[in-house]
Amino acid sequence: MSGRTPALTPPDSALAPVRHPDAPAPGEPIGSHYEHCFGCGGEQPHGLHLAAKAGEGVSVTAEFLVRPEHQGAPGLAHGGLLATALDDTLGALNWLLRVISVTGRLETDYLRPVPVGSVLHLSAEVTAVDGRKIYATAEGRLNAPDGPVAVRADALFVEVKVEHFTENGRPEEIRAAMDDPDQIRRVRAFEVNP
Ligand SMILES: CCCCCCCCCC(=O)SCCNC(=O)CCNC(=O)[C@H](O)C(C)(C)COP(=O)(O)OP(=O)(O)OC[C@H]1O[C@@H](n2cnc3c(N)ncnc32)[C@H](O)[C@@H]1OP(=O)(O)O
Repeated sequence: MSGRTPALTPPDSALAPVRHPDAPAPGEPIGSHYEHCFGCGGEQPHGLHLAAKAGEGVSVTAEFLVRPEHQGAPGLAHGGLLATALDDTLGALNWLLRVISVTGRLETDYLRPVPVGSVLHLSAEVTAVDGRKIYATAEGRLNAPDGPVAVRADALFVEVKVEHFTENGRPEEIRAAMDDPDQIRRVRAFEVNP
């Protein structure tokens, strides 16, 4: 059901995505872009702590252990958090293309409830690129890479310049990230240039 709305359907002029020659190798961890990111940061105690790995082509995988703090209904994952898990996995595709892009549109399907204690096996891939527009899909399977699909998404990411973050973020966090003595962490907070 990919590309069901016009905005998520690549135009005929769209190109196949190209894996950047310096992209992480298949199986290599991508690592968090920012330690305070709710999706993948290690410094967010209630965050999702997603750990993405590069896949083949322009694809990634990630795992999300659903913990009690992620509940919506009793014993079940909150749908908004599941959208976050899909969104953050899709965001990791930036490292395969080596561009900076942000979510413009994210359309989710919830196919099965996701109980607390489940491990959601996420995967995402870029399907097409049209100028600054990056078309991608993602899915999350229950408890195994070939488990039943519980959630899926179609997305449009839009390439931006680093100023998107430096000019729009709250000054306290921008300053703290820029002053981080760890140079790799400092650069990854704003750019896909690890
Ligand atoms: C260092 C790496 C960090 C990685 C972080 C990953 C974290 C996970 C991903 C996220 O959650 S990012 C956070 C959530 N997203 C945002 O906060 C984005 C907020 N929105 C914006 O900043 C702007 O609306 C946006 C940059 C998306 C677009 O504004 P622009 O002024 O740069 O572009 P423009 O509006 O001209 O749109 C460019 C093209 O995209 C299309 N487009 C933009 N937004 C769209 C939309 N929502 N739906 C459909 N199409 C859209 C637009 O129609 C146009 O198509 P055409 O080129 O064909 O004319």
